Amino acid sequence: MPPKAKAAGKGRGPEKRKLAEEFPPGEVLTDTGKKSWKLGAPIGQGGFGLLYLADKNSSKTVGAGAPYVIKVEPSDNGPLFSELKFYMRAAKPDQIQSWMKSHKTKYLGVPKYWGSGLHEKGGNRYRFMVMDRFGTDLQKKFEESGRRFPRKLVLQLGLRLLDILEYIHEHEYVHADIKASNLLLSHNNPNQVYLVDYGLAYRYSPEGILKEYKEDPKRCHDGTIEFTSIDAHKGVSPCRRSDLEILGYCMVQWLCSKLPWEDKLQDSLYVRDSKLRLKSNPPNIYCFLSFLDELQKFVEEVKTLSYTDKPAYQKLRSILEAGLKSIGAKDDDKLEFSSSVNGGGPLSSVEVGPQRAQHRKTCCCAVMVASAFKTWHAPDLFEARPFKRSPFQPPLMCLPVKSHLKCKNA
Ligand SMILES: Nc1ncnc2c1ncn2[C@@H]1O[C@H](COP(=O)(O)OP(=O)(O)OP(=O)(O)O)[C@@H](O)[C@H]1O
Repeated sequence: MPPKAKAAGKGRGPEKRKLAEEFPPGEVLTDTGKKSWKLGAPIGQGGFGLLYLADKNSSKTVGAGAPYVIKVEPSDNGPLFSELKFYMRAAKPDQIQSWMKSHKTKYLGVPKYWGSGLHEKGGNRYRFMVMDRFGTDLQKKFEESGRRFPRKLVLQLGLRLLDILEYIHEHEYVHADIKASNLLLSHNNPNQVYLVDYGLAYRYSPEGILKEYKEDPKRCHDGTIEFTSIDAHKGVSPCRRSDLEILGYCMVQWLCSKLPWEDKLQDSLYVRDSKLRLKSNPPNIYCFLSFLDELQKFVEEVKTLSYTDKPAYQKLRSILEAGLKSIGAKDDDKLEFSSSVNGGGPLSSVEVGPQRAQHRKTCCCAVMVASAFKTWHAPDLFEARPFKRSPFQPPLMCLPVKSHLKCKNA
């Protein structure tokens, strides 16, 4: 059973599991296909294992520019085993290559699987897996950017994730743990993002047979608590709609800085109920300023999906593309983290030129979430300003007034 809910960016390894010992640089591992790989320095530690830079075995030492990484865990640990299954079934380089060709995409953000095996050392057995090596993660970028991403970037990340999710869904899997810390930039290309960590990935459709909806109280809240899907909160195995729901929460957080339930993450039932209230309310529950229309449409479209439905990926892409168009941007394949680019954030469309910069410094831009919430919270796009409001008032709009945006009934 996968580990229970955890908060984003935090470690999650239950104490009972063993960590792999650290291997010295130069250790050679041979995979099941008889290919040998050489380890370099360790570059990361997960809850269950270590991650090393690596390259094909040769007389050279493995340097900082190594193109591969190897994940190593004690062989009796479960998470790498289930992650490995995903990679072996769905992430072989030729599978990814042929998908890209048939879908005419320039790249696909699914890491390639290069091999795996068992390695013995000091009387212990370790499982290892070789995959592409990536760079920094988007959680770090999010923190560096003051916990807010420009709107153009968010929409482009959404589009890249739709490509990734469509691919993994068509290969019988759902990811179930999409979040910024699981999104890594390419090591060489700052405009490419990859979804990693398939430790919670679930084969929702083995041999094309869809799993049935079944609640299991023992599995409630699996995933990362703030983003996890309502299905996961109820202990139901994740499905395609779960991934899209999680993506929706991620986009909201990236745009608005925080989710309305983020202050009470230790209370899983509160988080679940908050998400349920959002779901059951009529449109405009997400009262992100009216110009965040595309997110509202995205959320509404995902809400229509039943447990076994195949999402309309192209329709969801069109919604995000329309959002790009509305800010005069297009999907130019450039991931710009600076908010000085066009459509730099969820600012009102009435703001232009120097006004935009001024407001960015001083505005309190209220993002109103969920009519069901008694205390309206304004996630700090610029600075936080929680305030009370009746739960049944109409959607809100931001208008720039003097040095800050004031909220007015639309
Ligand atoms: N292919 C990769 N290239 C470069 N860094 C990576 C790669 N995959 C993971 N990392 C980084 O290595 C660290 C460990 O990742 P790993 O997936 O092993 O564990 P985790 O996701 O932090 O936790 P857990 O093992 O509990 O899932 C993380 O900081 C992650 O961003």
